[in-house]
Amino acid sequence: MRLLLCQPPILLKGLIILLATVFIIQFLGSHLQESSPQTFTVLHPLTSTSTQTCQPKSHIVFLKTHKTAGSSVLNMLNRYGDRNSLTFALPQKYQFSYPSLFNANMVKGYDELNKPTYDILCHHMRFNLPEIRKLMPSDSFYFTILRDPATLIESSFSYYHSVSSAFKKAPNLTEFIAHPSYYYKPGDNGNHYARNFQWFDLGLNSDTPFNVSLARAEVREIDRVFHLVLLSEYFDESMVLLKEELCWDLDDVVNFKLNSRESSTPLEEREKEMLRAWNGLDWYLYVYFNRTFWEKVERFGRERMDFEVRRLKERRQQLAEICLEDLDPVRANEIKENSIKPFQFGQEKIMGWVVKMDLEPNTRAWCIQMVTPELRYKNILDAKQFPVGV
Ligand SMILES: Nc1ncnc2c1ncn2[C@@H]1O[C@H](COP(=O)(O)OS(=O)(=O)O)[C@@H](OP(=O)(O)O)[C@H]1O
Repeated sequence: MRLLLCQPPILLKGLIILLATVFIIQFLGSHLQESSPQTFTVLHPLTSTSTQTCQPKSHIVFLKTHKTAGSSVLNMLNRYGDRNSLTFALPQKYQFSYPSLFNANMVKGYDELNKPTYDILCHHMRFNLPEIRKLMPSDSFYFTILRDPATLIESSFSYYHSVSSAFKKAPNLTEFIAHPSYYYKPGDNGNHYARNFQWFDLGLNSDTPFNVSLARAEVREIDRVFHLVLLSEYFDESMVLLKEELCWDLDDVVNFKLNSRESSTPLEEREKEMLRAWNGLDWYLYVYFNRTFWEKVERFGRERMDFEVRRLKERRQQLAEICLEDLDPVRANEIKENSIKPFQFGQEKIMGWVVKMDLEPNTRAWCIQMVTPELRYKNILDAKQFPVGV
């Protein structure tokens, strides 16, 4: 009886202790989750490959044209190749002896006799198909990116001012636009930066006088070689098309804008028209591939494209909130970590990103990869492919 009388308080105490323990565990758990470094689903990409019927492509040639958002595309290729242990055809230094035409011997470790095989070729070069074919697999996917030559030349004027004789001679951009042929002499130092820059990067003669039948023939040949030509003005639509063609996941093509200037000179419509006329070959090229781009979008489906672009933007926003201190790019001097400071060149400030410090290590590594500038990433890949002392 005594025992029975004693039991309720003991049971009650036990129940109270149990409830308290559960509460403390839950409280500590949620509290620890809140204060522990942030993490996100790096290991489970948003689009599961298991439902895909296509085979992800890993033999890639990207012609990194200049001032066309190529660094943002390159970062994505670097990340993909790095994570999947693909082999890059790397330059000895940072570019393939640009502005010379590409040659297979410019690739670090390339040897005509033993012919090593590569997965990705993507650093700055002047395109030269026969030499590329010597080292890249025959099933490689070729793609490049173009930009309206008017805004491209505005960017180029600011960035390459000190290395192009035409730009150096012009007192300012307005003067250059008004009288380009006064400042420009074909063949003078660095003048490929000042006229038909994309035509030049494609390995063609940028000083050829404009002629429709020649331009048409060259552009058709480019169309035959390149499986996809992206447009920097429609970067997100470009990434969706690329993701589809490569059969990659959404996270593989999400990126933050790299290599942007702090400010640019706004151009009047009349100035844009003048620059397009000055860059007649590039304008012809751009108009042609603008048309093929939107034909591809039509085939992909407009509504589907809108949906995919929304998904891409949402994921970028989500990653930016997880990874970055500021949602807008910042000046290099605000970035304390040397490894992610953007390379500075030219008249304008090139912007970069500050990655949060209090992130879980895997998450932080992922975030750092997304903002690692081109030259630094090239060193990382180089060290991985050519370990010292091996
Ligand atoms: N995602 C995205 N969307 C649109 N535009 C973008 C993007 N990423 C980079 N950019 C712009 O591309 C310009 C830099 O191009 P590159 O990286 O090819 O330059 S470089 O040749 O490698 O120096 C540079 O243009 P300017 O700012 O006009 O110079 C960048 O702002």
